[in-house]
Amino acid sequence: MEIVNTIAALREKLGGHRKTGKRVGLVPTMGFLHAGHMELVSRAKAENDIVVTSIFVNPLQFGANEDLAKYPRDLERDSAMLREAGVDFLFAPGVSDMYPRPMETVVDVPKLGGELEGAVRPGHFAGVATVVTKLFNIVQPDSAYFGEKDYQQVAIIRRMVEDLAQPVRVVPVPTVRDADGLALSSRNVYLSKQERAAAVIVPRALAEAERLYDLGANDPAALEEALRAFIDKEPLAAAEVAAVRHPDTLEPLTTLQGHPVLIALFVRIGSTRLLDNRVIGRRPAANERTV
Ligand SMILES: Nc1ncnc2c1ncn2[C@@H]1O[C@H](COP(=O)(O)OP(=O)(O)OP(=O)(O)O)[C@@H](O)[C@H]1O
Ligand SMILES: CC(C)(CO)[C@@H](O)C(=O)[O-]
Ligand code: BAL
Repeated sequence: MEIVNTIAALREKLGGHRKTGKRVGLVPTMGFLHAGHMELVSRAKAENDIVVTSIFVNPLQFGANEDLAKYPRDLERDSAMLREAGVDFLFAPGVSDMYPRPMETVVDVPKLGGELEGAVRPGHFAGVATVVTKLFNIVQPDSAYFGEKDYQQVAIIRRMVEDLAQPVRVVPVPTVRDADGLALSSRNVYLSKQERAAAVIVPRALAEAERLYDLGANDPAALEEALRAFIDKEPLAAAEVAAVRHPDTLEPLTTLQGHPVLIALFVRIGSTRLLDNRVIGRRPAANERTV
C-alpha cells in the first residue's frame, strides 16, 4: 500500500491504472478506523482492481462549536489496518492540500440536507457534498462505498450524483454493530464506561419502533412521541432527532402501514452524538407505488 498526501501525486499514480481499464473503488473516511470502515473496504476490494481509501477530517462539515479539534486520529494504526486489508492507496491529504485556498465553490443539496441531522447541524451536509465531490474529482472512482449508518448522507450523495451526472456508482453498505447492537462509530471512543452502557438505548429504540410498527402503529407523530419517551427513560440520553420519515425523500409521513418507513435517530449520550437508523415495513414490489 502506498500512502499519498497530495492531489497531484494521487492523480499521477492512478492515471496509469485507469488507462489500462482497471476498476477503481473509493472508500472515503475520516479515519480512526473500525470494523464498520473495514466492511466498506472489503466490499470495495471484492468489486474493484484498485482500492483507494481516503482519510481526511474535513473542516467544512464541522460547525464552529463541534469536535473538529478533538476528533480522534491515529494514522499509524489506520494505515496498518488498511495495508493488512490489501488497500492499494491511502490518500491522506492535509487541510492545505485539499483546500489551498478557502473554498469559494460549494455543493449543496439543501432540501435533503436540511432535514434530520441537517436541521441540528446547519451546513454539515453542504460540507460533506463538497468534499465528496472533490474526492470524486481527484480519484475518479468507478464505485464509492458509504455506510448506511449515515443514511441521510447516502441519500444526499445519491441525489447529488444523479443531479450532477457524476460518473460514480454509489454503493451503500449495511451498518456493522457491536454485540449489544450499538452501531460502530469513531465517536464511540468519547463514551465513558457508563455512557457506553447507556448507549444501547439507541439500537433498542429502533427495535421498539419496529415492535410498535408490527403491532399496527399508524400515526407518525404518536410513534415519534413514543420513541422520545423510550429514549428519555435513559437518564444519560437525550433525543435530538427521533423521526419517522419517507426513506427516499426524508419528508414526514401521514401514515405508516403498508409502505417502508425510515426511523432516524440522532441521540446525545452525555456530550457525544450518536446516529442510527432502520428502515422498517414492507418494500413494495417494482410495479407498486409508494405514497
Ligand atoms: N458501523 C458502521 N458500519 C458501516 N459503515 C460505517 C459504520 N460506521 C461508519 N461507517 C461508514 O464509514 C464511512 C466513514 O465514516 P466516518 O469516518 O465518519 O466514521 P464514523 O464511525 O461514522 O465516525 P463518526 O463517529 O464521526 O460518525 C461513512 O461512509 C460511514 O457511514
Ligand atoms: C463521507 C465523509 C468521509 C466526507 O468527509 C464523511 O462524512 C464520513 O466519514 O462519513
Ligand atoms: N460520519 C459523519 C461525519 C461527521 O459526523 O462529520
